[in-house]
Amino acid sequence: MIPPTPLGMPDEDGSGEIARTDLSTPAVGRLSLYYRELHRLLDSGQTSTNSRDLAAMVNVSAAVVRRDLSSIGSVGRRGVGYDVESLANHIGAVLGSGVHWKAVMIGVGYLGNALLRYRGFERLGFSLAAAFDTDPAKIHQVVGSTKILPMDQLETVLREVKPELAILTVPSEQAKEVADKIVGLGIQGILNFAPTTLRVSSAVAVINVDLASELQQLAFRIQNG
Ligand SMILES: NC(=O)c1ccc[n+]([C@@H]2O[C@H](COP(=O)([O-])OP(=O)(O)OC[C@H]3O[C@@H](n4cnc5c(N)ncnc54)[C@H](O)[C@@H]3O)[C@@H](O)[C@H]2O)c1
Repeated sequence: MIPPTPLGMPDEDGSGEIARTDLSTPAVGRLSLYYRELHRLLDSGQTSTNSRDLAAMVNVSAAVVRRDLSSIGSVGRRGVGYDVESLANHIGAVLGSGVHWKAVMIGVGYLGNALLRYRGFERLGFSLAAAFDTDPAKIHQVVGSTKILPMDQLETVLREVKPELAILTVPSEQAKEVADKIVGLGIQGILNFAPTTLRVSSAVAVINVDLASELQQLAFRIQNG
């Protein structure tokens, strides 16, 4: 893996500091949204933007955008705003995009299948090196551009490919055992879709994705709106 530029060190072109190891989780989430919107602007040929427009795109206030961006050392120029490309590159460097991350997927059922076909991960620097499943009928199939391998090849492949990340899309009853196994094989971060709380070493980052819980929060907001 190309190591990420260490936070707090000058960025690649020496034009500024990539600051902050202490960004809050919501701030990191917003930076990721700015990054997505900046790339959309780039695709449409727009070269500059400002905090007010960025704010409208991600539904926060312009003050929040300015605070988020200044916390990573990006200050817009009065009357000019931000250069879209350099801001996208700067946020990307802070978030670790531009770094090549290797991921594997464990469990290629309905959800795993849909995720493997999604092309949006590559753009952010994530490649799905391999996928694993226990179902013999799925072994050696290629979904998207990723081959499904049997679980008995997990150890060999992880030791060889050295992925940093794993996407866990197995049934919840299997999640703990699989998580322990992949952590033992050097996985540093797990994106867990199984509806269960994983208890793994604190050195391993775990992000839980739970759409049911998001729906519940949405319903709560409407009910209490
Ligand atoms: N987070 C969310 O929003 C969300 C949404 C839908 C589903 N889910 C969860 O995602 C998981 C997958 O859902 P699905 O609908 O794709 O289920 P699925 O049953 O279609 O797929 C599960 C796959 O995991 C494989 N598997 C089972 N045990 C395994 C093991 N020990 N090692 C490797 N592979 C194994 C199965 O062969 C199957 O292919 C479930 O835990 C489900 O509850 C989460």
